[in-house]
Amino acid sequence: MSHPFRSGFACIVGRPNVGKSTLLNAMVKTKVAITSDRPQTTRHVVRGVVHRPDAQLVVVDTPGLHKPRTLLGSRLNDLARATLAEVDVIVFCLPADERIGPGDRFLADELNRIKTPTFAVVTKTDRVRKPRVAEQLLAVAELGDWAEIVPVSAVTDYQVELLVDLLVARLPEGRPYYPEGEVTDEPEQVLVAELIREAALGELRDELPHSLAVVVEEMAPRPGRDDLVDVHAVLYVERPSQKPIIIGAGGERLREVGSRARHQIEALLGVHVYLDLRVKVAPEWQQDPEQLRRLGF
Ligand SMILES: Nc1nc2c(ncn2[C@@H]2O[C@H](COP(=O)(O)OP(=O)(O)OP(=O)(O)O)[C@@H](O)[C@H]2O)c(=O)[nH]1
Repeated sequence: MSHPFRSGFACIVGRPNVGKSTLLNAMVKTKVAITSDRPQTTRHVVRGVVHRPDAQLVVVDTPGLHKPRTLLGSRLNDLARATLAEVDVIVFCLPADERIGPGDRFLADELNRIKTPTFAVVTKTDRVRKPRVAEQLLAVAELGDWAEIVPVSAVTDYQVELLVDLLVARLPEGRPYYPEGEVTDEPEQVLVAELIREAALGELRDELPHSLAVVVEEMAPRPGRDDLVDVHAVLYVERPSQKPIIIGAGGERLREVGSRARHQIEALLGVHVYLDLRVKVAPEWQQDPEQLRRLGF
């Protein structure tokens, strides 16, 4: 008997920095969501598409649900909740290498109130020894009522395929949403902006925590060349005092950011890239609805 084709949506949630984006990339097997070791990197709802002969799973990477401190924070929460109500299955990530804390409990309570079947996924199992994984699985089981509990490592690819199998089993019968070979429906410019933001965050370490937004203003092939794309982007900081930090002495730091980002963008687009970066001040942009709209939040 042949199995019906299944298609549907899964949503990844969890505290910041628990490995959501890395897991998404491992499931889709391509870099579609950016990752970094600092919390709250993800601002856009990035969809990755897992194509299989028997199913298509569209994975949505939500920004972390958390206690809102700014207007931006509360928009992220609304975005996350709306997404959770609409998907077929939820993936709740908890890292194996950290004790369960108040942030996890807050989320577990929220998720247990939502009807969508929810998998508790213990991430980063490669970082700890087996007994610790077992201990975490027990603690997670006590946190709530889960459809499945699955330990994984996105870095060593441990049980990522099993997780996809279990998720697919929860999808309704249906036709694929995306053509084969398409891994994300994020506009290319948004992915490019995210790669620039990732490069900047990696370069700046702890000096500019959350107050950085990137907008790609123009992206087009160089006239007469099919192997070169010009990208013009603006990095928005919140305060004038943050401008020199990001530019660095003699523009050294911005050049480093540009070079890192350019390599990533070239890998994404498969062509040479000329990257022009400028830094502007968007005062208090995290609190201003007008600015948030302009920047696409
Ligand atoms: N060793 C190990 N490290 C991992 C694994 N998954 C993620 N990490 C690391 O954990 C850090 C956070 O991973 P992300 O995927 O950015 O986490 P996130 O939950 O998407 O973070 P936000 O976007 O801030 O919500 C990164 O430094 C990853 O390299 C894993 O399976 N094993």
